[in-house]
Amino acid sequence: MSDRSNENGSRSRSGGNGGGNQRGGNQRGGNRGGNQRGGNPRGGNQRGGGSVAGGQRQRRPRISGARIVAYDVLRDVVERDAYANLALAARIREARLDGRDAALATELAAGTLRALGRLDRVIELAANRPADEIDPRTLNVLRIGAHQLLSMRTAAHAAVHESVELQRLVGNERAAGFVNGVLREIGRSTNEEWDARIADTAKGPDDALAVRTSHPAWVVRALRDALRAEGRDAELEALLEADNASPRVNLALLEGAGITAEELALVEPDAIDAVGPSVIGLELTGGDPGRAIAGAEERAGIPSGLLRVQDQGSQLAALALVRATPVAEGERWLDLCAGPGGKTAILAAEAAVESATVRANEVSDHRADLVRDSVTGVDAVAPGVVKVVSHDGRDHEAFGCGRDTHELYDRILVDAPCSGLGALRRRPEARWRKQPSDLPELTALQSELIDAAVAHLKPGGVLAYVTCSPHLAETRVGVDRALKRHSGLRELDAKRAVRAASRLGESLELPGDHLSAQLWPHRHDTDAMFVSLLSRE
Ligand SMILES: C[S@@+](CC[C@H](N)C(=O)[O-])C[C@H]1O[C@@H](n2cnc3c(N)ncnc32)[C@H](O)[C@@H]1O
Repeated sequence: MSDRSNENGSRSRSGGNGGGNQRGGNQRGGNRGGNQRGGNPRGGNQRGGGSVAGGQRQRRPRISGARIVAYDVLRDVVERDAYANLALAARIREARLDGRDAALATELAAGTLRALGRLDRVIELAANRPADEIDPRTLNVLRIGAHQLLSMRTAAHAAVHESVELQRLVGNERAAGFVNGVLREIGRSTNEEWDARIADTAKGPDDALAVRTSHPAWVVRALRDALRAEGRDAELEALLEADNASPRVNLALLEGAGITAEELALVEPDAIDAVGPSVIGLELTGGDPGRAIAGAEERAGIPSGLLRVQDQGSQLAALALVRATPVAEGERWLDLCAGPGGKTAILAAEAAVESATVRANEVSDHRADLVRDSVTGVDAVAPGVVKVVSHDGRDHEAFGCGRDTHELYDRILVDAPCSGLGALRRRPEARWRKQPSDLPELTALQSELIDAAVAHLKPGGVLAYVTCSPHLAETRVGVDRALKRHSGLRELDAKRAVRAASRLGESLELPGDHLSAQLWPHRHDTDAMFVSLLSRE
């Protein structure tokens, strides 16, 4: 079936950026904002050539622009550590794809990246060789082709034909037969049959589940542990499946908009639904979010910047801090890790009606600018409510303290840097970049940020410790350790506060004995946000 001797060549038939000039390709797109820290998802090696979309080639490919963009994005992410969403936006712009092709490119690239673990195992079984023995460019072509065969409704002959064409364009032309053979082999079995073969060849049940649902095995174990802490480990498969579905775009309608979420849904019945757990949350029914927001602002007379894209779990986390205890006039609030400012915007809008003020701190200057952008809408309707600064959250300056002054706050949000295991459905490549070895450094930083916040919390004040990770080391263990370190600290009922911020009220399902609240994609259709509320006696 396969032609192994053709596999490792890296020349391009065209001599252009299909592979000839390995470093001279157009690198503009994917490297903008590329995350240079992490390892490559699934460890692709670095031999691949430059951009297809931006390079020169000798003949026009007989393949769609969407597939070329998907291939370029895959390479940007796998080989250059780019963020998929940034690479996609840049490549789509560069290739000038229309809306339909942009949606196809997004599904091809994001879907392939999300499913990488399972696709690679299927390719290994079909090719009868380890994925790391396949030329990286050919492997990426196979991944995109296999994703179309297994998860999209692409006709098998079209998926195989276009993949062979793509291989001719981007890789070793002599491996086109190999691509053809492997993809035909993949297309001969159903998904269920492939899952059975995955199970038969797995190292054990956890490996089978991890590969079938395309998660690293350590992530599967961490998610199971977190569900077990609520007595809900039976929900593991539902959670892993939810991680593999692209979420609908959610919106937050901030205080000051002059209209409720339910009323706005009546004004925009074709574009917006008032569904989801957050009392200020909405869901877009489809289409371009920017256009939907602009249309809603105009028709409902909403001041610009008060209707924003935001996951409803994040909305609940920010609102829980405000709903934890009654707000007194003139309160001072602090958002310690504010970038890019989604929760700051909610806090600032709430502060404006509560006669409170917000100081928003973010360690990165660039992300502090994003916080400034995110609060322009609130600032326009309530000038001076929010101030943005940039310091390390462990330093006194973050809290506005001088050499002889010590500032205290009524409410502090520590939305801590974390592994992000709760937002895997949003970032298709993220699960392959995280390592268990990332955790000790993160949990140490989380503890230090909590300690700094506790030192600047007024007696009777409330600290919300929030992560977009359900990993117990970053959630319950971190909170329990903080309670041990600070004898004057006690935990408040975060479940009650989250329910108070939810349109579902008491029926918002938050099982388990802990006072903290854990949200889940499969159960609440939110990111897996963790919220603990702490108060100083
Ligand atoms: C989970 S994100 C916050 C998300 C934000 N609250 C929002 O809703 O848009 C964590 C943020 O903490 C910032 N950060 C990391 N280390 C920090 C530190 N030592 N002090 C302050 N902020 C830090 C990161 O740059 C990142 O922007």
